[in-house]
Amino acid sequence: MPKLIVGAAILDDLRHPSKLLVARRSAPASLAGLWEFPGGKVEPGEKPEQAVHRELAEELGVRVVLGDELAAADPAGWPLLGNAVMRVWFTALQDGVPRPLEDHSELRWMPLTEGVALLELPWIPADLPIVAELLRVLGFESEN
Ligand SMILES: Nc1nc2c([nH]c(=O)n2[C@H]2C[C@H](O)[C@@H](COP(=O)(O)OP(=O)(O)OP(=O)(O)O)O2)c(=O)[nH]1
Repeated sequence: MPKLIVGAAILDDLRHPSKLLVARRSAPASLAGLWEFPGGKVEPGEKPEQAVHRELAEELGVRVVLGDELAAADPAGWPLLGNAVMRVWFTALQDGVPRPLEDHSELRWMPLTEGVALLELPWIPADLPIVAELLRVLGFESEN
């Protein structure tokens, strides 16, 4: 079984999104400086949705509401490097102001109308198809 990771696509508004909150990793060295969806590993006995809430509380100090899952071609999730897959949920902030408390050096709200700029950030490479699909399902053109 691949290792299950969860990621949060944090939007300014679930129904009428205009911005996505992205996070720059500070560790480990191999990933430092790359952008990602906040999140992390699902712990034993934990539901993936619970893991999203836990990770966002730990990493950003926020509470969120979950929207739809950003479905991958494989229901197990989006393939990552190594034997891992990631399931991604749209979320919106419910409580708190996101701060890079753990694992991140920077957080940035990116306008969804600027799809090219979003895709041009130095993402963890496995995340690029996820970002492209996110733009597509939300109805934003990336022109790529
Ligand atoms: N959080 C996150 N991890 C990603 C993304 N894309 C991607 O390839 N990964 C990889 C990087 C890591 O190898 C793994 C997630 O591990 P992590 O280090 O964030 O998990 P964690 O917070 O539970 O970490 P820890 O308990 O081991 O410190 O998935 C992404 O967009 N978000």
